[in-house]
Amino acid sequence: MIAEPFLQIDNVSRHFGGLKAVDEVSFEVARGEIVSIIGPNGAGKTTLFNLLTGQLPPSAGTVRFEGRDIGRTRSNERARLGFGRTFQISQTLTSMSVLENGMVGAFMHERRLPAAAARAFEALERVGLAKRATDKAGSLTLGERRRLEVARALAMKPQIVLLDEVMAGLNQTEVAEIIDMVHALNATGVTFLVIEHNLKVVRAFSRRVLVINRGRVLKQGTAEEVLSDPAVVEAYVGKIRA
Ligand SMILES: Nc1ncnc2c1ncn2[C@@H]1O[C@H](COP(=O)(O)OP(=O)(O)OP(=O)(O)O)[C@@H](O)[C@H]1O
Repeated sequence: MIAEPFLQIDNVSRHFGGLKAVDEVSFEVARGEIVSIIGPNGAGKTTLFNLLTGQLPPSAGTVRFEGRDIGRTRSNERARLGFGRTFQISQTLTSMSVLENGMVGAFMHERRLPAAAARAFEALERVGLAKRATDKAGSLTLGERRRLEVARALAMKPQIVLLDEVMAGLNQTEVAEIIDMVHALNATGVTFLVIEHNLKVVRAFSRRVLVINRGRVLKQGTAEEVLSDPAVVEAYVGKIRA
């Protein structure tokens, strides 16, 4: 029996005027995977996320989710289908409580207040923030805020969560906590697609890594294969060392 296709990206492009921010990108994500995307600044990673979540329409190509072409559906419809995401720039609403932040995600599926609160609380438990539910989100540490953003995505009951540089600015302890959290969530069936600059994290997360450079897929493979490729080192790792 052929495994059910999960997320399939075929020759997807997005142009801004003459700039090919994403240029004929193709790859697949299987259900249950954690796939990392690496690449230099400006390579097109966030634009690719925006194409997957429907924040941007593609200039060309197809995005299929569970066999269905979703390339032209809007972002709220994709959220309903099962796409959750976090953003590179924190979207935490600091004057609201931690629980209320979670409820922003829960309202995607649930209009009744008590049910949305229950769903948000369950998501907070899954990221280890239930004890902080009534605190103002502005009182959280950066690491806790990142976990709250994941909780908000989880409250939408996603099948796949896209993490955009969730480790940026975190200390080693916080990074380790988020690695454990992602592995625990993955064990419960959540698929992850992760933009990540920290190569230790990439190694910890992913069996499969996609390298994007100048809008194109430079290489895909295991972390070992990808990170030992001279072309990848030239395009990416060298720039980090520099
Ligand atoms: N809305 C837009 N209009 C015009 N150009 C854009 C737009 N969004 C992104 N770009 C350009 O597209 C290219 C890819 O940007 P993108 O943010 O996707 O890169 P990235 O790999 O996520 O980079 P970083 O690691 O710095 O976040 C860049 O040259 C960027 O300036």
